[in-house]
Amino acid sequence: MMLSIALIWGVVVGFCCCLWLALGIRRRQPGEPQVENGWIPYLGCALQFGANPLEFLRSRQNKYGHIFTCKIAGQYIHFLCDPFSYHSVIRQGRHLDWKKFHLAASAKAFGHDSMDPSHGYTTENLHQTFLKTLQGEALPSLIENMMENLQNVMLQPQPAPQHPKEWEVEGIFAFCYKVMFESGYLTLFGKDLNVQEEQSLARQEAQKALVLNALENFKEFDKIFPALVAGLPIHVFKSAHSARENLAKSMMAENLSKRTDVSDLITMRMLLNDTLSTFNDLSKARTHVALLWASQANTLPATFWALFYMIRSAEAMKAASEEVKKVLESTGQRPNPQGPLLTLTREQLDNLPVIDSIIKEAMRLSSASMNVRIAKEDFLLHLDNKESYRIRKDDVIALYPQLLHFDPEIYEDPLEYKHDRYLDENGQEKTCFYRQGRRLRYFYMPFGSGVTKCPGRFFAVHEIKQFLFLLLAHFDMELLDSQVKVPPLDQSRAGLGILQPVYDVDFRYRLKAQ
Ligand code: HEM
Repeated sequence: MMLSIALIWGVVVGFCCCLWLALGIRRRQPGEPQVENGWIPYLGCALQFGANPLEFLRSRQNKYGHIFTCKIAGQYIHFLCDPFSYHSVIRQGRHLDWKKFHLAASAKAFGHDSMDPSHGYTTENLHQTFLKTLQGEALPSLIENMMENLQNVMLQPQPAPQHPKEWEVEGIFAFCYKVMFESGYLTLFGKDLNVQEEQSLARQEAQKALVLNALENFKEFDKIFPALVAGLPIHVFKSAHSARENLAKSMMAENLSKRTDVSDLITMRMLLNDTLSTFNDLSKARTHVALLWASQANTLPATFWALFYMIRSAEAMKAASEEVKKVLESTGQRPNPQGPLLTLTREQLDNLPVIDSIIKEAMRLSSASMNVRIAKEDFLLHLDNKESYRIRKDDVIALYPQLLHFDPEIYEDPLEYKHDRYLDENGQEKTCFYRQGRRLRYFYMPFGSGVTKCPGRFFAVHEIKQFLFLLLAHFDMELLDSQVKVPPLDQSRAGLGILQPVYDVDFRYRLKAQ
């Protein structure tokens, strides 16, 4: 009898444990942030969060305060919403791991072997590679090549002298995508050697076809990127899978070695793949696809928003055109599609405060990145208001800077585009922003934060500046519908960076009369 009661009791306890595990519900322990488990087993709050992350987080912030925990797709995420406490996560190197999440997400999405040295496939310090090849001394040659590529792409086919072209109508996103993808691709991955040697029209066309092919494959793959990050296997998406593999094949060493003007980034990564890793050839090529994605996926929509908002605002167009004119006059250059290419040094690019503010404001309005760290052990997280919270090992801590970018206490009328928002009273870059009378250290974060801050951010801003500068120098442009509404942000990519517009907006452009 005793044995059977114990058996029944054991079965009941076992069943409850299984149910608990299946539902995966967490009980808040003393000292931990408030928890929201959601109602759906495993998914938790994922659907509500996914529908509109900003609204979801704002409502929880109002309910729980500076920090709270949500279960999202099986993972407990602590959202820290107080910008004055951001530094406790950004500077918290000892207890928080920043590599694990990033490297695992990259391997999952791009299909390469793990780049985490602790897994034994490579000893490369990727972070160092990025800093060495995208910043400092590596930057001027990237900028120079980009400037040349942008002009070659934008100004082809060359019109007859003295005959400005007719108006050309196109979607702004389609235009930015085409011009920036091709120019950025050539800048990182170089040009076909034969085009340099022969300069024949046929070779140039073959090169163009190759890049356009890469663009189509990129677009197809990028469409399903959010699903891959959410954990779905790529095999579910047949055409995106083959698009990714086509890109990888085009980036095998045997193909890249036939190219010239390959960037330091790709050259060094090829060398380190060969000397420090045990990756096979396809895995090596897939690491280059990951870099193509990192270099384009945010830049393309950011360029769209910068151009769209600039054309839509008469004051922004006027101020930016004057800035361009001033630089051209002071450097003695005259835009002429048949003449020598325009040049801009790094210093000149750094000294375009109006265009800089135009880009920053566009990114403030369209960025929705999520900064993620994983707890290496149980520890106490100290907030700015002197409160402390217990964090469990393996939990995720996330910052969601869109909360900051749309905070009316930091940015007056946060939904409004103000092209000069980042200019001070002297027309120079504004760096002082306040909340409740206190100066903020973190007020603009489309490039992430701390050690995971985008290593390509300087190049990214420079290339968008070059793009706007060249458009303003060479083209007249206007919206087809001057009253057009701002297209909504595509929320399916929330958390991944700059959001795309849900639909494109048409503009028209033509070469300026000489
Ligand atoms: C407007 C354009 C861009 C935006 C908004 C952007 C934003 C970001 C963000 C938010 C991250 C993740 C940071 C984090 O997790 O905290 C990131 C990572 C990265 N970005 Fe960018 N990025 C842009 C352009 C570029 C360009 C042009 C390149 C290279 C040419 C680049 C290279 C990278 C790389 C390599 C990483 C991964 C860094 C690592 O894991 O250590 N990005 N970027």
